[in-house]
Amino acid sequence: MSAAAASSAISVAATNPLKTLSLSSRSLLPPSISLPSRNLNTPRRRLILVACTAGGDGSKPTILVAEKLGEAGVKLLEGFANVDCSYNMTPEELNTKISLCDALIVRSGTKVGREVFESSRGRLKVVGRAGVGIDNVDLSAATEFGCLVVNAPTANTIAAAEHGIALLASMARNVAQSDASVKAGEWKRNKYVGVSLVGKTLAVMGFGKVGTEVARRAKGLGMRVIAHDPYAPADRAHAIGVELVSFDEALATADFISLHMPLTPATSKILNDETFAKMKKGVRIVNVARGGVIDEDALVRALDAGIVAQAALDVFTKEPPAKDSPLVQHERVTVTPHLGASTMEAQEGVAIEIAEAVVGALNGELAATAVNAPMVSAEVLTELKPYVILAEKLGRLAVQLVAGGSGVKNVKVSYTSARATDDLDTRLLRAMITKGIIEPISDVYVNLVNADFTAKQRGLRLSEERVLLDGSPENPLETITVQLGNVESKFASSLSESGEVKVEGRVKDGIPHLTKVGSFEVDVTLEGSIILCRQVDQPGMIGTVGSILGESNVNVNFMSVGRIAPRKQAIMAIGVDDQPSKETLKKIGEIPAVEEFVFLKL
Ligand SMILES: NC(=O)c1ccc[n+]([C@@H]2O[C@H](COP(=O)([O-])OP(=O)(O)OC[C@H]3O[C@@H](n4cnc5c(N)ncnc54)[C@H](O)[C@@H]3O)[C@@H](O)[C@H]2O)c1
Ligand SMILES: O=C(O)[C@H](O)COP(=O)(O)O
Repeated sequence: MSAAAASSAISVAATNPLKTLSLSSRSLLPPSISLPSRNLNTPRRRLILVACTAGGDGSKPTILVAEKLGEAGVKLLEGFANVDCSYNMTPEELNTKISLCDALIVRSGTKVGREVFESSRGRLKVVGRAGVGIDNVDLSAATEFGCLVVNAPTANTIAAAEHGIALLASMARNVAQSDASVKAGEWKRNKYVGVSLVGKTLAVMGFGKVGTEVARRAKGLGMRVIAHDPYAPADRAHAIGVELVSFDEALATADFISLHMPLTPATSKILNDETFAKMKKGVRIVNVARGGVIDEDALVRALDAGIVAQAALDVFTKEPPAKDSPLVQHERVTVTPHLGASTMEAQEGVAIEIAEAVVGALNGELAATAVNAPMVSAEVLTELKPYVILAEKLGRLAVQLVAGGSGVKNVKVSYTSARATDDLDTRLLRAMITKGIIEPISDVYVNLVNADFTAKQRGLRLSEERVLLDGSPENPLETITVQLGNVESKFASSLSESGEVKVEGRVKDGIPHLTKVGSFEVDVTLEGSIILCRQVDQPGMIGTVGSILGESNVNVNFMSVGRIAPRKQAIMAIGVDDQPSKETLKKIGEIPAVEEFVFLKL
């Protein structure tokens, strides 16, 4: 539909609540999961994990370990399987061996691409990543080939935090540079005068597992620690004497910046020319997260311009980086070859964590650290599919509306349905809402297997409520509402009267729609991306916004206006196929009647 042809659609909620039932937030997943079908007389269908029991013919499974794994982990594997530890294989050697293996264990140095799954010809059932990041594993190929991917997300946290602190201190005192100088026969005491850490402000960017441990340690060194993490609970920060601040405040006040956020579309090159320009002159930067969060060329410019005094980097956009990389070769840059997790202790911990996960998965058990999707019975999935998509997209929308507050912690989900409570299992929906909320803000992969575990780990409390409706139980659900409590919003109109970020959706003709934002009723398909605008309700607004988007060749797929009363305030929801440029969004914001707006990716 063209923007000009879009017409205002004011939707009316069609709910008729009879009874409200509260479902308590459930515990971690039970050992076997079932979803009831509509007819209670039909047998319950089991959810089957992608991985299935290996060596079903009585033979031992074979596990290929492609990178150095701690001894304790190898021993654990040997008690269960034939273990082939072949380090430093070429891609061709890996592809050849893999057809004889049921499981593969790697760290970050082995690329597990599509060709590995193709070469395995269906035998490979589990890939274990002995560490956190799974950037080196092609997850969609793994899922397509029915291979479960598991990781070890917690055992190297302390090691990474300690490496961050090691880089911070050695950078401040020029340890690496002066070491090289003495070994080259020099003795330049004046050249390598450092800076002190005590009393300096450290900004921890990303207050998750590693960031929190870095903050604790930096406090012990007498630093003032602030943190930026829009999704972290303020009380967790306060408990260790850390103040959560905005991104700009962190940049403007920090003497040292330490990066601990995941690499996501939102954090990619988050340190760039524009953000370096906002920093205090002489700032020092540490990165033990992922190389891609820094625009490396911009960092070289900022070093040369004297904005950044020094940097200490463990991770790079491309690993290993080019030998002649101007960043690596820069005199004021200290580098290590992705050593964050490389302590004896962490590697033993990671090895045990991954060995247990791989053995469990080969035994057909549910893996709490599974990172790709499990299989669900086709019948149940077919019926729930549009609701599953709706659930994830509502979670994604809600979290993108958050601008701070006391962190994303309390999530309330309401389902309205004419189906009896025991005829609708909401576990898959809840998992998808959790996935929608967590994935845009982390590098954690959430699915039915690990959703409750991941939510609990992150301190996310999700409560569910069922509202029973009159009428025919033909559809499994009428509406899903997601509310995030105790948060501030980028788009004030998305707040309900009681102050929660609130979005509601329903499935129409098999397609998920957004039907309510805060207390405004709208109607827009949840496809592509969405622009939400609050404006003074007046003629011509749809045309004005439509033409700005049209001029920029942005295709509008849906537009809808919800308003309080004619000529007062209205919310316009515009579904767009393409991402509008910054300039286009700026033009929309400059329309005099537009009071606030936000662009959200689905
Ligand atoms: N160098 C190494 O060897 C090594 C070792 C372990 C972890 N890591 C990396 O360190 C990073 C952190 O790991 P973790 O285990 O602490 O992860 P985590 O998920 O526990 O923490 C990440 C935090 O970043 C926050 N965040 C997300 N988007 C943000 C944004 N735009 N701005 C600010 N904060 C944001 C999240 O809310 C979360 O609190 C990851 O990238 C991980 O891959 C590297
Ligand atoms: O993602 C991780 O766990 C760290 O970056 C460590 O990677 P490594 O196991 O290759 O050291």
